[in-house]
Amino acid sequence: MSAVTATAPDGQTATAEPLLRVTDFTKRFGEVLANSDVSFDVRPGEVHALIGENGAGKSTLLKLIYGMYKPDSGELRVAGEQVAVGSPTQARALGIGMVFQDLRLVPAFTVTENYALALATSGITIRQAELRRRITEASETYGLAVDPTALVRHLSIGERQRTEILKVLMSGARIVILDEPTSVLAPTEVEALFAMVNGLRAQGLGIVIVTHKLAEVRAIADRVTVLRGGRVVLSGVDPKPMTDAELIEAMVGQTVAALPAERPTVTSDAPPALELTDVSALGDRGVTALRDVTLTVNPGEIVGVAGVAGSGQRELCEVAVGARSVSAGTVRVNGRELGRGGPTAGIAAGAVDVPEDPVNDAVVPTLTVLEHMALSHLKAFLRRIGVDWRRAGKHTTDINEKVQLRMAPAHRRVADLSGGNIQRVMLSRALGREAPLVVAAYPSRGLDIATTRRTQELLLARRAEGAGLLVVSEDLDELMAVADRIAVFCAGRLTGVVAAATTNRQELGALMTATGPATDQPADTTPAAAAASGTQTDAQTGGEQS
Ligand SMILES: Nc1ncnc2c1ncn2[C@@H]1O[C@H](COP(=O)(O)OP(=O)(O)OP(=O)(O)O)[C@@H](O)[C@H]1O
Repeated sequence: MSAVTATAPDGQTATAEPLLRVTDFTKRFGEVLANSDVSFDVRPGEVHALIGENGAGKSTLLKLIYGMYKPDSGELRVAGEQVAVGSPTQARALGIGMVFQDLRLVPAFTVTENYALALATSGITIRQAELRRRITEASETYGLAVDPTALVRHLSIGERQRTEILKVLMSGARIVILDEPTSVLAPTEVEALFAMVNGLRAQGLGIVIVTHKLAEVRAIADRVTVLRGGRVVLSGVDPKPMTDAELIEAMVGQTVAALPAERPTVTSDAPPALELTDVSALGDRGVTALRDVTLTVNPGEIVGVAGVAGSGQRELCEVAVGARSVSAGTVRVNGRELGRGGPTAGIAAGAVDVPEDPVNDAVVPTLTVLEHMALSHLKAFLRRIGVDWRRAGKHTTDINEKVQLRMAPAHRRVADLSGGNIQRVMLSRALGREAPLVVAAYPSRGLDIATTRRTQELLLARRAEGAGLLVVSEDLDELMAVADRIAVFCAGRLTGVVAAATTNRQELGALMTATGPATDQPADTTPAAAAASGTQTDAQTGGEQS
């Protein structure tokens, strides 16, 4: 191999003998050519981004590298040596570590127990006390706050991801593969992750990162490879001089139109789609996760929800659809109080949702796309003895045609689909119906750029039809683009409700980190504070559209 050299970002000269080099990987699943002659390499001290539409073949390539699939043809070299990676255990032994999109931790175990389990699968046994000490030490070295004694089921998604990354680092990885690591993180957590990735790069590790966000590619990647339809269309180029339009065109094969700027006012006699009055609720750990929240979503309105991860967004969404009971206050959907009726009351009142964590909260592992679609609307398809699958099938086809999110075929098991394709099922199910209330947690999570745009169009279309939508997103630009108002949460309190058209990142950031006073009235919603900052409280707008 030629001894080309490259300059690492820290100014050191790194030899370009790649840590990892893939040559002409081809992998077919039945009819689908998931990877076709894919070549890809990772040098020491670089971050190489892998981008492409949903289904482009990114995960397949990563799984081939990590030994989860065997290539039909092609070659893999690690530090110049040709290797056949037959399993993830072998990959780890070769210094390849992978952090999956759907984090592989056992919720019922503590962090230390999970690490012990991972080590045991590699044939290593370490006493728990010693392991705890090592986790604490590594957590300090890498600047990743991980509590070794915490039960994983008590951790937020962001905390779980951090736990996984540290686990991979502790197993001695030299090549770290991050499969859409930012899709679950709040902006501040993304910054923290990137700071850590920069640290790893400076230590000479090779990082592969899959993302759908072009700003992230530009912020973190030294090189980018674009896959389309299983083929490499751009190979290891510097993303910095490229425009978004150029990268999008490479990924999609065409340009993607911007969202229409106009938001016509929708008039409706219907009751508020969602009315939360003085709502408090406990989180999974039994502590108050939502405190005295009063918020209205009107028909024909999109209310965005912003906040640092774990600020009560999950509980807010669950309370709004009846999936979590309140400890105080009332929840009304489309004028009907949910009381203690649970999710059944939410559905009956007209609420549909896109859950925060579809894999854990909504996917039944053995069921197909069709069965998931039918489940959400089961009453409509029930016959005397069983389900009318023909009607359910027609309903699924109709929704597919209406929403045009290119859902996977109806017979596919949802659990086998990629994250982006599972999200399409969740979105089609929620946005394909004429429900008066849509509660969508991170609707564009895991979606490619064209599908994200289509999803945003669908949210606006439901708004135009008179639905009220509560949309949680960690992407402030997305919230400012689609929402009428943005409700900001900090530590379970509503710290302000602002008009999306006139707010900015600074104002939202300040509200996201505002420490609310220990009173029922959130600080930033007092009339004086609102007047000073141009912030409108929900009370001030009277739930009216701004
Ligand atoms: N185990 C499998 N069985 C059958 N088909 C598969 C399997 N894994 C992937 N595919 C198909 O291979 C193609 C590439 O999928 P892959 O998951 O690699 O795409 P991706 O770029 O990672 O997508 P996403 O952005 O949605 O994660 C898709 O058409 C997918 O449906």
